[in-house]
Amino acid sequence: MIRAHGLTKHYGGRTAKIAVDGLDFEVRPGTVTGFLGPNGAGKSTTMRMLLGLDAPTSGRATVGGRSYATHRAPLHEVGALLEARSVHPGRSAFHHLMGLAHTHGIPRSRVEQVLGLAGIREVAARRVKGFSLGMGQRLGIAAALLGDPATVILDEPVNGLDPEGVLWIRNLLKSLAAEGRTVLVSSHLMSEMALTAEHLVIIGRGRLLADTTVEEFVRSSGAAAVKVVTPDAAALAERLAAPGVRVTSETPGTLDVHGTDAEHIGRTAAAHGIPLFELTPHTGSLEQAFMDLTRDTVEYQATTLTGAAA
Ligand SMILES: Nc1ncnc2c1ncn2[C@@H]1O[C@H](COP(=O)(O)OP(=O)(O)OP(=O)(O)O)[C@@H](O)[C@H]1O
Repeated sequence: MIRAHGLTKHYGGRTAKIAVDGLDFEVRPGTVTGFLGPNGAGKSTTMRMLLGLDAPTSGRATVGGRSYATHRAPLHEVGALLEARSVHPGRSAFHHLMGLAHTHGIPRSRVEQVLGLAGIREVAARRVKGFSLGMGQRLGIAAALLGDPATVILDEPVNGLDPEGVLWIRNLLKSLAAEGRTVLVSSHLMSEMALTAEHLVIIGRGRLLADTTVEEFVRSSGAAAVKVVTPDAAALAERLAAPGVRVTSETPGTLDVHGTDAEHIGRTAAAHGIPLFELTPHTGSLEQAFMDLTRDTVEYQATTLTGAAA
């Protein structure tokens, strides 16, 4: 279990910055929790505080009921992969892992096991400086799993991985959660998160925006809609008008209805003798729901070429 209580981080200096602003959340064992937010939202800073690498300005973070620094054998409690590579480039993957293993009395057999688990056994003797981004990620994940930890915290683990690697991470995270571990993973790849995570913690400008299941988040986001094809589009739109219902139309004779379900639309159409040629519910995508939620908190926004010229 991971807990953040009023977790806050200010960076000082002349351009004082509130990176994390009073975060309260829990990450429970047994499911993969996705940690999402736009660039600069404070995800890495939060993860660094969970791992005792940054001190909170105020508030508290605990993993397994204690702050990271008070764990006597942290590799057994928490396995972490952060974005920055912290491996000596001249060392081989094997020696890097053996070095870590020695600090916790972990046997060589476990090092060999995690090399296999991460799919880098063949390159274990090679120096890390020759590693591709994907191989580096795999080594980082091998290191995170070395101590067979109850909690796993991974910052952008699919970065640099090829499709086979992405699938591997997806299955790995799910199986770690199924074993009863607490798994917190950040990613910008919404389609991947939708397939991997069951629960979400979403932040924007350092604040909590959502703490919910993926299913509930997508369902309640308004991204879901029902497509309706009818020759009496205007009449049906009028009949459907109600608080919370939004009807849009991009093509004549076709409506996209948000805020109500296919059954209500079908019954309304029948009650008014409006023929329907098609009635198709579409669940929204996590990507759309995420963009709708975080639109106002995005710090780094690109302008289009025409927008920039205007
Ligand atoms: N050492 C630091 N000194 C000053 N400001 C910092 C420092 N580290 C992070 N920040 C700022 O704090 C905010 C949060 O950064 P953080 O890296 O935690 O966000 P993030 O959600 O991980 O972003 P990304 O998705 O781009 O990795 C950003 O505005 C960042 O510029």
